Amino acid sequence: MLLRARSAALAPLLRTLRPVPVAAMSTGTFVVSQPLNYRGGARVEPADASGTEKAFEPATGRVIATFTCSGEKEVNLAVADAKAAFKIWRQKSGMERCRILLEAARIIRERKDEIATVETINNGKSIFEARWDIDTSWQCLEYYAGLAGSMAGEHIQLPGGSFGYTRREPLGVCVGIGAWNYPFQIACWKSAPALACGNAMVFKPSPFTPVSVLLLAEIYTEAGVPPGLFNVVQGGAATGQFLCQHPDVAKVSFTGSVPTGSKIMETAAKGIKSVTLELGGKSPLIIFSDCDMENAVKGALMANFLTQGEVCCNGTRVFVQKEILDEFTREVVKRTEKIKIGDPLLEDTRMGPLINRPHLQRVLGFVKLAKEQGAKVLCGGDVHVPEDPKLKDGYYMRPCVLTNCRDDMTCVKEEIFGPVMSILPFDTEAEVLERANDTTFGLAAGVFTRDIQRAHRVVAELQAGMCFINNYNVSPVELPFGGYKKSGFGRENGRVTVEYYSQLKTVCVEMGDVESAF
Ligand SMILES: NC(=O)C1=CN([C@@H]2O[C@H](COP(=O)(O)OP(=O)(O)OC[C@H]3O[C@@H](n4cnc5c(N)ncnc54)[C@H](O)[C@@H]3O)[C@@H](O)[C@H]2O)C=CC1
Repeated sequence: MLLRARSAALAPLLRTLRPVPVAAMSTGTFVVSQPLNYRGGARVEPADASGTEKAFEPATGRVIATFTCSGEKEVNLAVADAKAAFKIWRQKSGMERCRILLEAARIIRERKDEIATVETINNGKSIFEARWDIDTSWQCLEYYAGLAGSMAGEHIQLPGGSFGYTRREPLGVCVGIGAWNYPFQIACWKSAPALACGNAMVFKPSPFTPVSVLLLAEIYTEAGVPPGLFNVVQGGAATGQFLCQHPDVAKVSFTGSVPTGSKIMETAAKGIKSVTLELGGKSPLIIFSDCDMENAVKGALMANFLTQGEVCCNGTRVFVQKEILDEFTREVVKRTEKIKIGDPLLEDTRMGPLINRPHLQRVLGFVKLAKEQGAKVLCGGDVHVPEDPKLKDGYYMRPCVLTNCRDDMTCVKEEIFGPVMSILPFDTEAEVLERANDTTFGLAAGVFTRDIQRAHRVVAELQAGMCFINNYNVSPVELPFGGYKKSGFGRENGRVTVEYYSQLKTVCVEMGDVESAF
């Protein structure tokens, strides 16, 4: 109640001070009336269409926006604008880019509540969590602003006074394609390193969550980037394909599912474009009997139930050493049952609705199949109907803990992308490592133990790009994030990502005469 009152009070203020496309900022009232494409420093209606889409408010099932998907002509205009802005931006020094990115980070921080509210309305995650997402968003801009000024090449001495040097140069126009689970954060994690390195970006959000990235585009403009440096095109697969095959696009950074990632890689291969793929996962979380039980239980909930379980790096295969299986399971179930589900804009809600009805049905289908295959539902796994009548058409389910699971069950093998935890008992370290790695995915993994040698020995053997010891699903922007195996390649965040948004030019300088073979 508290936050709803606050949000409602905030809305008129926002309408007068900011160009925010909201009629109101509380559950059940928000509508988007302004265009959702952004080109040349302003919102625009697309020049052509490849169909229309509706965006929903998952909390109520209401349509909040009907928008046009961009056709090839609009994609061409967005890329052309980005190309023109790139010519200006690439000439700026690292420190000049740094100042603009810092200003954008400052504005995001200042508008955190408003952006988090929009994110919650369109995605369904709790406002409590959405604020964390916005924090890692501005932190990402700050981090790459800090690196922008120190990007440099090398000087290499050669015989006879000759020398060589390298220049770290931008790639050009980069495309960002996002998933629906972290709409604003994904846009920041892609655009901040891209812009810091001197590139331009055309971003396509998921058609399920088209709204919040417009706030980022407006913030970049307000902070001082050249018009066209960060453009937004809306649409689904067709629009994404137009972007990926565009000859003036140098790179595609994609977050989404494995099948789409594979298609994007194929298209990019035809144009010899570099790609970063942040794909799905089915990550293991290993709980040894010598763990700190309280932290392990908290870690398991963090690993499974953030954003209604719709998190790529979730540790959904929870391997628990047999000695503590009963105690751990009891505690996990007790706390899972206490998770407050409901209106995601309420301050004390910790689980909102899933993204849409087909996805809710899909997740419930996984639970049904798990039962048929012999798993036991210890709690949740069914539809939740909130008491508030305005939420009756929302996509809520109760978080689910499954036991009696085996490694060959569908719920243990496939990414569910919902609030469903599978508990799997194990005996020995060697056994659990074998089972943990027995997957085509390799995004993340976690281990809880008080034995420090074991912790490091185990993570050294885990086939995953992001490993956690005695915690799970924390995402400091200083640390590289990305997958092994079918979970993708390339990294986001951390210093290394500069390598994925820039290229090296080598310059060889002759100080003597040409020694010719002819
Ligand atoms: N590794 C990571 O960092 C993350 C991975 N994910 C993964 O994303 C998936 C869920 O997200 P979804 O949006 O359902 O994935 P999706 O693969 O269906 O769509 C992702 C994006 O790709 C676009 N797209 C679809 N077909 C395309 C094509 N042929 N060419 C170009 N673009 C195309 C979509 O419109 C959307 O913007 C899960 O598998 C999840 O694990 C989600 C978040 C983070």
